[in-house]
Amino acid sequence: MGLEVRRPPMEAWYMDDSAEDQRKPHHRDPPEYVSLDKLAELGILHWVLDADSYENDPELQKIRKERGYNYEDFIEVCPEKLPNYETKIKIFFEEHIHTDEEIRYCLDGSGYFDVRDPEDRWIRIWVQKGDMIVLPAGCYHRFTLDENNYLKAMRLFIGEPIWTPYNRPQDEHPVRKDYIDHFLKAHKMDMSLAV
Ligand SMILES: CSCCC(=O)/C(O)=C/O
Ligand SMILES: [Fe+2]
Repeated sequence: MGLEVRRPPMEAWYMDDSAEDQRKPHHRDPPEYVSLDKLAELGILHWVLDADSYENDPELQKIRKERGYNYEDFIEVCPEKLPNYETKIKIFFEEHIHTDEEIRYCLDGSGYFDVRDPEDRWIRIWVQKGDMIVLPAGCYHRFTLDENNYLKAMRLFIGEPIWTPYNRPQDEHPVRKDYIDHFLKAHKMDMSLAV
């Protein structure tokens, strides 16, 4: 059997502070990449799957069974396919949390999920065809298309979906407090010990 050829792992990097078009990469100079391990410390999960066989993919079925993702629908983010596109794209790019995981499987196109690190810096995660990503409940984030201007995703959920975004500040929201306790407190304690 030949060697399996998979594309490089999903990329993430620290963003610059420029106010340029949100769809540009916004790399720092020089670029500062963020590892998948670092994202895992923030509770962010990721898989690379075969998007062309999503309808009958045992790997996807296994993840869904193990994590209880029994709901699915599809979203195409582009002016022609997304109703109220201009409004929606603004809502997606407002920094927010959800009360549940945000689970997106990119079936085509690409886009950026931005998340905050423990020091409140933006990390930009570039999601492309085949990437499945889970942002934990209570994690501040936002979404934008990149310069390709198109993304098709499967949205997954446990039970009846709740898409409500709670815009920042949500520091007193119980779900935000739980996220800090689970993922950020340990990091902050490590940092204070390191001084
Ligand atoms: C790529 S799906 C649209 C974005 C979205 O649903 C969301 O909640 C962004 O944070
Ligand atoms: Fe969101």
